[in-house]
Amino acid sequence: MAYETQPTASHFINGTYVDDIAGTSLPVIYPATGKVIATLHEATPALVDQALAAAAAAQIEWAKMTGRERGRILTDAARLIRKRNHDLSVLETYDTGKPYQETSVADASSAADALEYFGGLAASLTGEHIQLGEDWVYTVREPLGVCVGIGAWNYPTQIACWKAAPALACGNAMVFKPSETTPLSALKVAEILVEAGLPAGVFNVVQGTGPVGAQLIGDPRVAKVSLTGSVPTGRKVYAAAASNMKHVTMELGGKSPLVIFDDADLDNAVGGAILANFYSTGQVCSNGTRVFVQKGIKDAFLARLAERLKTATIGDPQDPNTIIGPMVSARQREIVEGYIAKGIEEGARLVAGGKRIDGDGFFIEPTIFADVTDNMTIAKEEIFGPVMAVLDFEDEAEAIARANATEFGLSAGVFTRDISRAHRVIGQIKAGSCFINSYNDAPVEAPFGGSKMSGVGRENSKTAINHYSQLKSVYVRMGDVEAPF
Ligand SMILES: NC(=O)c1ccc[n+]([C@@H]2O[C@H](COP(=O)([O-])OP(=O)(O)OC[C@H]3O[C@@H](n4cnc5c(N)ncnc54)[C@H](O)[C@@H]3O)[C@@H](O)[C@H]2O)c1
Ligand SMILES: C[N+](C)(C)CCCC=O
Repeated sequence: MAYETQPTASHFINGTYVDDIAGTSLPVIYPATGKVIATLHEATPALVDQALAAAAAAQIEWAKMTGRERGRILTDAARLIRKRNHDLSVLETYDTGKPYQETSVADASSAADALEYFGGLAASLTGEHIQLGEDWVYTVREPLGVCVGIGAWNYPTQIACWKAAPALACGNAMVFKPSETTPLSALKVAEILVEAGLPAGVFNVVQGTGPVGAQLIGDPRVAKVSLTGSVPTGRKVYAAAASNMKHVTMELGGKSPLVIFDDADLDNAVGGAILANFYSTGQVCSNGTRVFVQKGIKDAFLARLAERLKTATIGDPQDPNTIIGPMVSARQREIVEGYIAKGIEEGARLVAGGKRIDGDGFFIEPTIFADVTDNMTIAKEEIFGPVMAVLDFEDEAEAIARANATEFGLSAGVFTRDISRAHRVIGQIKAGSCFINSYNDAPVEAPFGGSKMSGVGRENSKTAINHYSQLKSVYVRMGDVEAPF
């Protein structure tokens, strides 16, 4: 049975749904129709305090359980998520407007992957023994305590679980604040975790805008903050966390390069550029939106791209045949339209799209600009919409230098049949998540995250454990103490 879009209540605290209608109303709008599909309330300061108190109390007992016990609960939750993939995907599509064709394979399933992976790791999180003559040191991997997760609107279920799974596996508790634009799915994650046996208070969801996030970060009970969001928000969150020496993970924006050499398989390269620009209607942090195409294949690349673009069905995102859905909000579409106008004004050549699609939803045509130069606004700033900028280049050295000429460093891709060149180029590009003859693959087994302004720390893989735990080292002296007096 499909989930109702109106949840039982706005927040999930201490194992149960709670609400306080004194909180400002948060309407949830279905991006495909512009209609309100649920109304929630922003958490009041008292509710935020309640969530943090519940998390702080629950964390102590949660951390006392064995890793195997914690892991079993996470993997049971993963199983429930997979079983309910259809209903969760329909809800995710209502929340975000992303086509069901995507949500049914990339959102709840990625969340389940994370719970399964970190559930599997939980039992093997150990310290080490360091022998020093007859003395020795042992280390203990300890949880941090209460962690705060703050999410962006493009991958609500995935973001909640990419943060919760490693945090909980390590014995932490979490208070998660989803984006105010897409608040529905995280509540289902909380409900499912409790159904799988998670003790009340270990994972809590509070709704709200920036000030709710700010209250969470400023609270002394919080040991760590993991944000997925824009660079401007990242600066604020990082600064607030730093003033109290809290641990951080920052998953921020990007303007990633995708470099296509003239020896690349043309159809694979075009496919990579499509994935890197139009998946999730272009609302992906790691998108390769600066597509550098070597001059020799530029015309063939643009021609093949135009042909393939004609086959993309745009429309009702709940229809399993739809490939491109609406933007998440009217505001986001206006931002994208502003960038398209800027591209035209600054002299880029519009080769496809560029217009909004009439109707009640927030649809816009997938847009391609050619003859883009590095100094144009559309080549410098993150657009977060379906707008591809194609730039030409002559040789490898030029491509590398221009690819790196950005404040961001989230992702990069290269398409070539010359495997030595592929490794050489990727080796010189300053970015955290890179792809060779592919784009945007993000399996939970691999670290994900950015360098430069795109972020701090990594999500997923074994390395995430280091971001949700700390080592205590204990020196053990076997003989007498030799003090100076
Ligand atoms: N690197 C990644 O993994 C990744 C993934 C998805 C999205 N993103 C980035 O997210 C951005 C789009 O998402 P968005 O528009 O929701 O981002 P945003 O920065 O506007 O908001 C992100 C979250 O931060 C909260 N927030 C805002 N101000 C805050 C404050 N002062 N203190 C605490 N919390 C605050 C928001 O309520 C929201 O939940 C893009 O820049 C995109 O690249 C990055
Ligand atoms: C899994 N993807 C598609 C790489 C998205 C990661 C989160 C960024 O927006």
